[in-house]
Amino acid sequence: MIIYKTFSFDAAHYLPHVPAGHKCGRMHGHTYSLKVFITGDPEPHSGWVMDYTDLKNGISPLIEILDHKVLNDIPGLENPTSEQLSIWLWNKIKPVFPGLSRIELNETPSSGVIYEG
Ligand SMILES: Nc1nc2c(c(=O)[nH]1)N=C([C@H](O)[C@H](O)COP(=O)(O)OP(=O)(O)OP(=O)(O)O)CN2
Ligand SMILES: [Zn+2]
Repeated sequence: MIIYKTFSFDAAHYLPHVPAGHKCGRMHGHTYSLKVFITGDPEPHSGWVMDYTDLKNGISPLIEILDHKVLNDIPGLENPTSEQLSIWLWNKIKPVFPGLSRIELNETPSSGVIYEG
């Protein structure tokens, strides 16, 4: 079974490696949406894979690192494409939640990445 929780954060970025004149080379912002998926079996007594609240409490410190920040300033996010940000998130989340099986990160309502490690 797969459970998930959705998070949101606002952040600014620019993409330093795009061709000259590309709109994403200029500083701009997004309201990112992050969905974190955990795979496991429901425990017989609790009936849940894990408590959504524990998932929220574990992920929230990461959201704090990103929220209302310039992503390029954060170590490891010097080239903050959605792809690189999803890898960065995966590497932070997986040690805390080994059941992590998927990340969905939306940069805009129509653009996003799915990462499964
Ligand atoms: N593969 C990727 N392509 C692009 C990324 C990325 O991270 N990975 N990022 C960008 C820019 O950050 C840009 O801000 C987002 O681009 P886009 O989806 O084109 O945004 P728009 O709001 O202009 O698109 P709409 O179609 O109007 O929603 C670019 N490419
Ligand atoms: Zn962007």
